[in-house]
Amino acid sequence: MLELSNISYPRRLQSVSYRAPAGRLVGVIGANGSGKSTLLSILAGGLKKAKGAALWHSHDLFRWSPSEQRQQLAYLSQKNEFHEPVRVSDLLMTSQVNLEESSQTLTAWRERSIDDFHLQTLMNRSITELSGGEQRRVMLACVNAMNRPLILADEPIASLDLNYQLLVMDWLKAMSGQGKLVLVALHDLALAAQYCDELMLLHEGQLLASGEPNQVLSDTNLALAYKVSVDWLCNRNGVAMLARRL
Ligand SMILES: Nc1ncnc2c1ncn2[C@@H]1O[C@H](COP(=O)(O)OP(=O)(O)OP(=O)(O)O)[C@@H](O)[C@H]1O
Repeated sequence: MLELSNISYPRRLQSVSYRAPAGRLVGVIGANGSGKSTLLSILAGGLKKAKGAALWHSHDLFRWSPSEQRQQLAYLSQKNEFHEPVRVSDLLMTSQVNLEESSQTLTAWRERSIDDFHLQTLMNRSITELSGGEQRRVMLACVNAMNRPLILADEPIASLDLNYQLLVMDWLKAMSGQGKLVLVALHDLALAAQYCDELMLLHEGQLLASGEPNQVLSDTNLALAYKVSVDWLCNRNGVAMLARRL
């Protein structure tokens, strides 16, 4: 169980409270600048001026040592920032540093990640020479190779083609199905509606609405948060939306 109480950050996030049990896929949605990355970064320990309380299975996230954090949490930041020409295979190894697992287990997790994200042909390439979407797949494979119970993914599909967007959403769903709690920031509201168990809708740094997608994605909330009106198209293959600006 993740329990957030009055999470705030000066001028960026105001008093966000939320509870989510393990085994859920929670979409964090909202317009540009609404606070999605700020919230995920706070939970990942990246913004130390944050106030409030964040408990993961009753342990205080804000007091975790780096080593405690490593055992619990995998974080995918919004941006790929690579300046050194590191080999993809080395990046995957580095993602597992200080995990308290046997080397056999870690090897199995890396091999599975290479398969899951189709990295076979990229393993000996330098990360700085890959396309934005290829870099993203490598970062996602690193998160997968860590295999932690809490996953924070900030816009994992933003730079991916349609096939890989669906692959990543399927993967996130599978992770929650394995009992992990996944918080994922998304701009694609149709995929959010289709895949997520719950949504947190942020608006101007505040939690405007939360709960099941069909409740959160109401006409009123979408008009306020995104200034759009939406027609939903749903069939057994998925969800699509037609949006127009108000
Ligand atoms: N490094 C920073 N210094 C100061 N303000 C920041 C910084 N990063 C973000 N902000 C501000 O904090 C607010 C929330 O930003 P945040 O990045 O969390 O939004 P977001 O919902 O993730 O947006 P987007 O969809 O554009 O990625 C915005 O008003 C933004 O301008």
